[in-house]
Amino acid sequence: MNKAELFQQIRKKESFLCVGLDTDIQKIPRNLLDTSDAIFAFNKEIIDATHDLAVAYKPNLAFYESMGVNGWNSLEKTVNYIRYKYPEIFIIADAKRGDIGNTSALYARAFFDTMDFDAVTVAPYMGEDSVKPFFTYVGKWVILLALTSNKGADDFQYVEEGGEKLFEKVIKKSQEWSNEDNMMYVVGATRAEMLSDIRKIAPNHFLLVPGVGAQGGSLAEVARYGMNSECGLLVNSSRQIIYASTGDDFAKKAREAALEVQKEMAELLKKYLK
Ligand SMILES: O=c1ccn([C@@H]2O[C@H](COP(=O)(O)O)[C@@H](O)[C@H]2O)c(=O)[nH]1
Repeated sequence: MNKAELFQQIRKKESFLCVGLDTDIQKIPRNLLDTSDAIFAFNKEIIDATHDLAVAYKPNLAFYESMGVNGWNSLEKTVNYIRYKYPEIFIIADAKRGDIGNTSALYARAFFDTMDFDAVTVAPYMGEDSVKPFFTYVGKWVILLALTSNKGADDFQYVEEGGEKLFEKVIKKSQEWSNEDNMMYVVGATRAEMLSDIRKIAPNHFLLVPGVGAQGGSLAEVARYGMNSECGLLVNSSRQIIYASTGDDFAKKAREAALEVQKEMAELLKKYLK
């Protein structure tokens, strides 16, 4: 999916919501545990209940890898289900990969070829040769970790050298490797105060913004400081939506939670998109 197509979906759905599929076997309703693939059964119901309100889904790989081979199967079935049933939806592997070049090339193959993700999150710490292999897949996206939502972001990401913070260096340097047509940045919603500065150095890139909902980030602040003329934002919410209820009504409650976010997003798009 290209940038224009993504923006078209945002306009059509009046939403820039990414639903995080952080599916934890210990948190899903007990009755699903009788099915042959409880993780997939849960995801399928969540997806069916929210697909018209979201423009993206983001399975976080930890939740699947922790289940071994069964988790990988559930993940693959989830991706294939979205592709088949809702092909307009952008699918992000939140995998935070990156290694020496030949290894990164195989990570890229895993997510873009073996599995049909649109995008993968990549840690930029190992530099250019660790990121470049991900750019060789036409129509696929790299989402570089820039300024993360967790407290530990303070440990390294704000370290300054020559008047430049490390996360700013990541954003500037990576623009020598590729451009806004296949590269996004992760910026935590809990760091919304930095979005104006980030927009000065990356005015046109899409940003993947986790941290609203359970982590307490403000959607209104994110839109105020981070939205550009093509929206430029994919705001993720995982736990607040998928675990809105732990009972049999989980899909209905997830829809209600997603609808609340989508309605706010529709207002924000009206306010900031001319
Ligand atoms: O800086 C980051 C990068 C990634 N994440 C991931 O996003 C979701 C957030 O889940 P919530 O339940 O909505 O808090 C989760 O998969 C994180 O690993 C992030 O939170 N911050």
